[in-house]
Amino acid sequence: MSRIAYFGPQGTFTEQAARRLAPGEELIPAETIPAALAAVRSGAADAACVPIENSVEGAVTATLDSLSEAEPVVAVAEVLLPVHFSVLTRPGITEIRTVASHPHALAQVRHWVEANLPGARPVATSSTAAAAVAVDAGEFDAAVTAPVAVEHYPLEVRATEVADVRDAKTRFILVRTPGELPEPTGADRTSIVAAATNRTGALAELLTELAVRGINLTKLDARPTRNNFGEYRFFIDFEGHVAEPRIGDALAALRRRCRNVRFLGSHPRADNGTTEIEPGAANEDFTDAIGWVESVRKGAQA
Ligand SMILES: O=C(O)C(=O)Cc1ccccc1
Repeated sequence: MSRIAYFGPQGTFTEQAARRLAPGEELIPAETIPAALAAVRSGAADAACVPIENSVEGAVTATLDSLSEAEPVVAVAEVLLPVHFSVLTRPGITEIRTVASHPHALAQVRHWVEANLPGARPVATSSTAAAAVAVDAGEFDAAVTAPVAVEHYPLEVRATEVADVRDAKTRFILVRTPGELPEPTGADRTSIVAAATNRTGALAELLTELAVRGINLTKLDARPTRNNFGEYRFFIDFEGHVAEPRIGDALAALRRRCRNVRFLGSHPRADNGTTEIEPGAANEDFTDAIGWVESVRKGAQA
């Protein structure tokens, strides 16, 4: 059985994602996202499940930052989960003065809290389930959690299906140390983090390398390198798999152009997206073109 570290404690959305991505495996809760990834890097876990992107709040920056630091790890699978929340309180409590949760959850229930718990002060906790633990311990009055959290903590359900934006989704990834890659499926996602050189047009040039090869971006985030003010790393997701000639060609170009590129994985997409390929940008076009250059070099044709 594999050991899967996940961003816990028990009852987080990430635990649900880990159950979907690694059914039947041993799940090990980690208190923070960096701790879940550190467990993979140290070998304490075979894989880690962490949230990466939310349809309302955008990137999970703790995940991006930890992916770009320390030893390389790669995403090998992903799952999209619908996100709506339950509001849990200690049994019998009447006045709610504090509402605790993960910042992504608080941001997604802001209007509901204003309308239904007027005057309640939002308090950030490390995860939604950590908020339930804190409410149980008497530190705060209400927790905004995953629906499943009530099965783990002795709290009362005050409201369910809470969400300011309907149909919100979060994408979670399963991460391993670099090794064999998942097979290409024709509907894959590749992720990289690149440090562009610090000069005019560097980001535009980097994106142009993808655009001219007809590669569709699915996400772009900038995070500060933390070393020099104004210096950023770009986290870029795009359609396709590194095993494909057109994607390999683009990655080789980025490697030439950037100060640093880290490959963060190629794996099947969970959003049912299809990969649109521009005319002239199909894999056969790339292999054909390379073959033609080879024959020109050999003097076989002009
Ligand atoms: O705190 C959790 O339960 C998580 O798994 C992170 C999270 C928080 C809010 C929405 C989706 C995921």
